[in-house]
Amino acid sequence: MAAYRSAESVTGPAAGLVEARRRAFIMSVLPPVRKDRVISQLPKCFSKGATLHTEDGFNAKVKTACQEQRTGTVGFKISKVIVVGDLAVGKTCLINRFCKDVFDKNYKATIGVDFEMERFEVLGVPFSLQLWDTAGQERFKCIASTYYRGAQAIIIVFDLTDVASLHHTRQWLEDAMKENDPTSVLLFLVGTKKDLISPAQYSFNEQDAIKVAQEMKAEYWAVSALSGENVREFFFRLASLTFEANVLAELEKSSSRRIGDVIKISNTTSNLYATSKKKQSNCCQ
Ligand SMILES: Nc1nc2c(ncn2[C@@H]2O[C@H](COP(=O)(O)OP(=O)(O)OP(=O)(O)O)[C@@H](O)[C@H]2O)c(=O)[nH]1
Ligand SMILES: [Mg+2]
Repeated sequence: MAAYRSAESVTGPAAGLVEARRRAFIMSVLPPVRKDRVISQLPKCFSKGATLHTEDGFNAKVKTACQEQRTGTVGFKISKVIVVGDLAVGKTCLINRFCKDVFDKNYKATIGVDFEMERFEVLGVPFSLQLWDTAGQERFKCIASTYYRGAQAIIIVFDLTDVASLHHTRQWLEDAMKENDPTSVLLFLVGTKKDLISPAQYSFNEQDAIKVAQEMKAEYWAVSALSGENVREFFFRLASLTFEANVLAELEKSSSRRIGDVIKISNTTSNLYATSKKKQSNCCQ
């Protein structure tokens, strides 16, 4: 108990001040959250048959933690999202439509990687995403793959008008997963260029896409960067689910830290005794 009290006094007010300064610094460096990036409800999925997250709202524990401002470091972290898929499927256009609200009809291959920062406010808590746009061209793949590590979400993109690009998504996922933790990363399978196919053709292709998404345990979306259809909805959903996962991880970490502290104190006491006894006996040998 004495050890616990002394640890508390070291990490108490002084540490609180350091943390407050650190947070104030981060807030001053990061751009403010735009009014149109505020999320107060969990956005709906694209298709109930192709998502692992079927709940209608945010997790109750997450909502309470946000209300009580118990989200720990979530508001100061930047979550990494990587975007992978064949060349020219529309990865850059998708990101540019959301982040800059622009669309370029001319193809300019991404060389290596590029990234965009997006700031949100979810349930009153600031939340930042770093969107890593990777190159689909084979010759840049080895550069791009060095940026795969540490992703909290992976967006695997294919072109709705090109069946081969859907089949290649399995390989893209496999490569991205080599560098990431399959138990914690969120997956999204996104079909682009929805504006280029007829509703009948789309319905036909969708069945295949949903099958692949289910196999991958990914959430499926169909979007158009040209018209903007579903682009904002998709990124809001991704930001919300990533935020929710972060808060849940933070809550788990803080509760296990509390349990861990108690165990550590009793362990330390008994270990000290055991160690000194052992030393004594060694000494006498
Ligand atoms: N009609 C239509 N064209 C699109 C859409 N999205 C992308 N394109 C076009 O598809 C081509 C490739 O788009 P990019 O976004 O550069 O493709 P990418 O996946 O980033 O390609 P890499 O960087 O080489 O991997 C461009 O000519 C875009 O204008 C879309 O939603 N609709
Ligand atoms: Mg690109």
